[in-house]
Amino acid sequence: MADRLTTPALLAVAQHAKNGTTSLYEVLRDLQLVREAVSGFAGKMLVSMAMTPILLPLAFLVHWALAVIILLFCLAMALISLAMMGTMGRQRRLAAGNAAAVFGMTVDTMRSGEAVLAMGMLPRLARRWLSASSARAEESWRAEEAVARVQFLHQLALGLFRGAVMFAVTGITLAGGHMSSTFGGAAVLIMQVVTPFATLGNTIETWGEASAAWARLRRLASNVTQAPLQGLAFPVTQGRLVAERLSFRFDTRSPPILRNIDLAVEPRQLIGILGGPGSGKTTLMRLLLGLHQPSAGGVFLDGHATSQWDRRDLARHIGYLPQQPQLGSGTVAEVIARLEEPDPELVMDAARRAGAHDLIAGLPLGYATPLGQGTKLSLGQQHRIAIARALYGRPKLLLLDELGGSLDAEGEADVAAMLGRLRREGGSAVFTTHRPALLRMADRVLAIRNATLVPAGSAMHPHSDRSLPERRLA
Ligand SMILES: Nc1ncnc2c1ncn2[C@@H]1O[C@H](COP(=O)(O)OP(=O)(O)OP(=O)(O)O)[C@@H](O)[C@H]1O
Repeated sequence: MADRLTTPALLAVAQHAKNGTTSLYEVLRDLQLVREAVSGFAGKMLVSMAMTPILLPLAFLVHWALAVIILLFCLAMALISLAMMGTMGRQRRLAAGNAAAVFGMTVDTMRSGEAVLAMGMLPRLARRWLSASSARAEESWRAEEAVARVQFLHQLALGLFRGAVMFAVTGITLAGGHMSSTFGGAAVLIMQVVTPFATLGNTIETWGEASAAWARLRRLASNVTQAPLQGLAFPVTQGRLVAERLSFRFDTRSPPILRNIDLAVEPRQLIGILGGPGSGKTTLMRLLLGLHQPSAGGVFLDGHATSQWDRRDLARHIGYLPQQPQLGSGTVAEVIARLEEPDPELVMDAARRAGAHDLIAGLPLGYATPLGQGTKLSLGQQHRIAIARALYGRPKLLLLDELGGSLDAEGEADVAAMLGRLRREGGSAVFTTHRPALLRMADRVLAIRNATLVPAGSAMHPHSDRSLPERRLA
């Protein structure tokens, strides 16, 4: 189950990450809930409950009085356990509500902290805060008391049950009934019958949460338009990338994001892509990269569909700069080497080409500086390291989303030099950017308009993209 769910769920998170609609934390928690329900306590209780029809007749065989005691206690324990589930649920909801209210108040206070101090509102605010939290505290206290009462009842009933079984066994023996080792063993075994009923509420709750988590994961996994991670490795001779009648929509009910896109990227060609917010630039990049399965048409690198390609192998040929280059954790060298064992020469080569070497040399431990552990990099620094990661191993083709997004003039010049060098060495690139200086490097500039790819500044929108030099248009 974990195998079947984990990969599609993580793929879905990666796919939706840009929109922030699905958080990895929630997905991992859902996976954990399902795993715990199946392999943990709740799973065991389900199996134990399934044993009841076998154990009860056994009890009848031993003595009818034992069977009656068991039946009565199973019923009583199930009722107490359900009551416990109710009171504990109420107490948890109250506690969560309190935490949210106090947290919300804190956040609001922090937001207007300056005004609170400047206008002498602090003592009043503190009074309001205290009275709100003490009113809530009283309610919480009552809920906790209710929980404690039911818990006590639960323990008492369990104790009574054990006592009653022992009492019955002894009584039956003294009354001259048959007492043997089998009989004693059966009595102990029978005590187990009541356990799943004593934890019924807990089991129901766990399974309820797990089945909701399962449904969420299934929904998420069915939403994946992402290509599989494992595929075939094809030879790359020229590095010619072609998109043919490429269309894409996220689901069948929504309109297409891209329609009938035709694009050929020859070696030594740089192609700039423009488009307004939400026009589909990132989606196009992801399609070219084979991360999304096209709804129609296809993307081919030297004649082979990128969506069928083995991801690790394809990554040797295509370097990718995502729009938000979150670098994750690992040393700078590991991050540039895409979390593989870093080859120092290749790492430094990529960093130099990306114009990131000097900034890395200035970090406390240079290339060994751990990222994501207190080392705070500026957006521009992250951008340069992410470009170095894309350049690692000198791939033939670069797909660069929002190139130069957070760079200063010097960084922009470095990136322009990198593009020039790539072209001279026979490589090619497709990039989206809002930087005129980088667009001027492009051999062709195209724009996404109404889900189609048209030459930038074409007749459809004669007033747009005026900053582009004439010779680049169309
Ligand atoms: N996972 C997704 N599910 C559904 N719709 C999505 C998803 N990702 C993007 N979209 C939608 O697809 C459209 C194109 O998004 P995309 O990110 O490709 O645009 P963009 O041109 O890169 O935008 P920007 O320049 O603002 O980053 C947007 O309307 C966006 O809301």
